[in-house]
Amino acid sequence: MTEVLDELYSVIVDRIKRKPQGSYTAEIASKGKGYVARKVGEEAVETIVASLSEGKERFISESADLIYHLWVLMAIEGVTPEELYEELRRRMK
Ligand SMILES: N=c1c2ncn([C@@H]3O[C@H](COP(=O)(O)OP(=O)(O)OP(=O)(O)O)[C@@H](O)[C@H]3O)c2ncn1[C@@H]1O[C@H](COP(=O)(O)O)[C@@H](O)[C@H]1O
Repeated sequence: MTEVLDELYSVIVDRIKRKPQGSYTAEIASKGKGYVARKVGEEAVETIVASLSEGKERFISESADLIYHLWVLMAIEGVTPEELYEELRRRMK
């Protein structure tokens, strides 16, 4: 699981840095932190709606959208997945 998340983060950081044509990541990152933060909020709402009324497949799809957008926001913040894992490990009982 962390392997996929780490790989996704690397791709995101690369896209933000290189800004290749056609990259959705580069496009939203260029709109600024506020825009990406709002996308995280939108995807969170869509995940909630999927959970409450749209079934498992939609819930999985919206959860993936949410995590992807959160990862883009983390990259903009300069927070690495390892820092997030560390915080989660710290909370483990
Ligand atoms: N995991 C994702 C991913 N999940 C969702 N999305 C995009 O997020 C968008 C979903 O948001 P919306 O439903 O709001 O769609 P939208 O109307 O197009 O978005 P807005 O115009 O409102 O910004 C879609 O355009 C999806 O394509 C993703 N785009 C990219 N990735 C990953 O990021 C990598 C780099 O992608 P590029 O930056 O496009 O090269 C890819 O290889 C993937 O691994």
